[in-house]
Amino acid sequence: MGKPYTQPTAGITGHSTAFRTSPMRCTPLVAHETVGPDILISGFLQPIPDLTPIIPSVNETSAIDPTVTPDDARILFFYKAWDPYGAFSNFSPYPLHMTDENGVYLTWPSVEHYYQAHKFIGVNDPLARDCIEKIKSSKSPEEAAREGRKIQKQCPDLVRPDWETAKIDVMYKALKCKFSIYPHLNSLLLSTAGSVLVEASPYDLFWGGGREGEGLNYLGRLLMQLRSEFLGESLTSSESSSEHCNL
Ligand SMILES: Nc1c(N[C@@H]2O[C@H](COP(=O)(O)O)[C@@H](O)[C@H]2O)[nH]c(=O)[nH]c1=O
Repeated sequence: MGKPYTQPTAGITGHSTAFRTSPMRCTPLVAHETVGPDILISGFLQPIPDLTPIIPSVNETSAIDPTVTPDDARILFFYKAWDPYGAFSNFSPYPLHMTDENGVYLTWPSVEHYYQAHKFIGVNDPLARDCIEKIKSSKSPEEAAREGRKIQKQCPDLVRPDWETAKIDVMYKALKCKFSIYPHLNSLLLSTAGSVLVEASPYDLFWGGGREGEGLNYLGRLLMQLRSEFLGESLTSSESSSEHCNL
């Protein structure tokens, strides 16, 4: 059994966009100053999309799909690819075969490659296209993450302007593909029904749960959302899995 998990709230604390600077002008979207013991925040805070975790209960799960054996732990933490449930990590090496927005068939070595490259997709600049290729051909998810983060930091003008609002959808598409084309990953995800999934990243307070559950855990939330969708589909569909995704 894991420790009780407090659902993250969509507050200011830990939200990675709160102090984002505008890539073009490098002026802060949000300013903060310390006034005595308080922090005064002014400016426009981007709304956090509503993504309530959908956690089917053990009973619901068995009713929807009797073949699923729900895990008895209430919280399942995952982080490094080699840990138990490490297959849920974006750094686990499962290639994605997907068509892009122009219908071109592409293979990405991992979710992390896809996610990092999509920071620069749609930007009309040959440099952005080079960055995408560089990330796509990175030898490991770690290298892809390093590259993507480095370019984002050093050349913010190359990041697509809608990235902060688009990134959840980008991640959702990649995860949907990953858990659709690998039947054993789909089964693993379904086997956790009834448990809360948390990416145990101590540093990433957007995708991860943080050290004390203070992170927003968007990766865990997306996985739980997908799990519910797959459980629902398993009732209505007899379709076999495909080896690539048209998203
Ligand atoms: N699993 C895992 C990490 N977490 C992943 O990092 C990504 C967020 O990247 P960014 O938006 O650029 O900060 C996202 O895929 C999140 O799940 N980070 C790591 O350095 N090592 C790791 O093993």
